Amino acid sequence: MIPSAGELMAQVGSAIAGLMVAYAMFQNYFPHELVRPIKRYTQKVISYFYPYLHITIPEYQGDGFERSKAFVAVERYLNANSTKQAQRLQANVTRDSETIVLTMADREEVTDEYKGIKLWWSSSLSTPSQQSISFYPREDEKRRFSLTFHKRYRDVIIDNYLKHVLDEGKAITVKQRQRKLFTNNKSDSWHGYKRSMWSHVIFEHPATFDTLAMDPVKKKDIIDDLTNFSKSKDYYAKVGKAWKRGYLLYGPPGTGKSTMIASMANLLKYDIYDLELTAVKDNSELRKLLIDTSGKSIIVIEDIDCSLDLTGQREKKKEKEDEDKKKDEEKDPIKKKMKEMEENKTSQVTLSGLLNFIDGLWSACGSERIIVFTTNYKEKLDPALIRRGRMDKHIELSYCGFEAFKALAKSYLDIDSHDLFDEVRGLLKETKITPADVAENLMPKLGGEDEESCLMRLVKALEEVKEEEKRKVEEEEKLKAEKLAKEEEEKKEKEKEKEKEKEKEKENGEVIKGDSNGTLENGVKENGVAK
Ligand SMILES: Nc1ncnc2c1ncn2[C@@H]1O[C@H](COP(=O)(O)OP(=O)(O)OP(=O)(O)O)[C@@H](O)[C@H]1O
Ligand SMILES: [Mg+2]
Repeated sequence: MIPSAGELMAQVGSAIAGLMVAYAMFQNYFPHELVRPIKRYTQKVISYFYPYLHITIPEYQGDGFERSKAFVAVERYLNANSTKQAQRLQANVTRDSETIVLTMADREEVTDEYKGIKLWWSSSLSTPSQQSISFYPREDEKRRFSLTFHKRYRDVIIDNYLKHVLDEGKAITVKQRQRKLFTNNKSDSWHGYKRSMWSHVIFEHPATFDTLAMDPVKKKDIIDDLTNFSKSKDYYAKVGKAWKRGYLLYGPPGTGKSTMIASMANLLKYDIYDLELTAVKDNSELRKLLIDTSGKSIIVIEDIDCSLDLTGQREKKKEKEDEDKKKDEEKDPIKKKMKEMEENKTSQVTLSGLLNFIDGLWSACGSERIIVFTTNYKEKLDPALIRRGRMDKHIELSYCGFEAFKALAKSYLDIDSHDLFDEVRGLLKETKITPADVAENLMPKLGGEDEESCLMRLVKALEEVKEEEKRKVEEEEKLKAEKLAKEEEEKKEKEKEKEKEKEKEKENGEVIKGDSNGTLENGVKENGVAK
């Protein structure tokens, strides 16, 4: 409980009581002009003897539109630590988590203890004036928390305890908040309000690093890298680097690139901004989108090799559409106009715009962000885009190896070993199969298949892939041999031609030689000149 009047009075002693009596007497017997200075002086004396300090944390800060982060952190901290003591609670739906948070009701008090120091937290609500009209529900409720503690602990509380409360509160917020998956809207649907640049759904992807099948050493390296990044705020500040990190995930389709992004978000409890570059009009729009992202987030651009060549893609698409619709458009003026508008919308995002997005000056506003690019063809990307510093870590996700298979068998069938494992190991060495295909074969069919049947299906699939690969190799070799034979044939043909030409030249040479020897008749016949 907040120190009661009795408790306080006992400590402050009769000094305050005396002062109060004296103050009352002054009000009655002293001239009015003297009452105010005496009142001020009395308050000073009272505060000198009053042994407690109060710190207030209001719900809204600045212009009153933004909820104070300190207030939210304290709310979460008290909710987790002290609210159980409170007898009256209030349920709030917070904007960031969209979940219910219970907090102390107005004028409720709870105690806390820090390093043996007793502290009192109370909550209060200020009611707005009756006349005020507001469109914002929050304007009607201005809540605040007050912290009370003994003056002698001032330094410990201000330097250590408050930081402890804020850190714990923030950690609880991160843990509890429902994460979001954002996607960028086309600029013509913004409605002039910046919040609608991104729209979101609750991010509920179940993938984790536990279920991600890949080489365990590589996996541990990535987990360590991510964890290290999330804890390196001070380090990044010390070395003068913006607190962000770039990952390039590359590999064939179905090897787990998107799954890894979901695992990253679940590991770090970050939001995901899935940026569709083809919907971004130009570089300045790209910058606006970046500014509108929050910290603790992963910004993803999937299939970056396809996204970059925007104009090329669109032109190709347009060409096809043009062919199909040309006649219609010529006749219909509305369709013609729509086509013109579509052409004007062509994305103008350039490589340099994207480079600026990643590490230009604007990229430093906001912090704790991971940028992930995925591609099926790393070699197609401009080296400037993926150089270290921009894409700090290049991760290859490849075909399924035995270790990855074991991880899949564990999560899909809950087994660590089986007689068929050796056969699978042998087949995996000889074939290229994606984890997506392995997973598909391992999944028990409806009705409850046992692990043996699932593994057998996988073995069969692997054998088929092996056969298919063998057939392909044979076909390729056959084609190669045919090509070689054809080339050999052509070569021989050419040589024959050459031989013939040589013989011809030889014959000609003999004739000319004969001419120079005076055989006039032959020379005239052959050259057809002296007629
Ligand atoms: N390494 C993996 N571990 C666990 N599951 C995987 C893995 N790779 C693929 N899968 C499974 O296969 C499905 C497809 O994988 P995912 O979408 O992550 O592939 P991708 O590499 O992003 O492919 P694309 O290049 O086509 O986008 C996933 O839903 C997942 O269940
Ligand atoms: Mg993908």
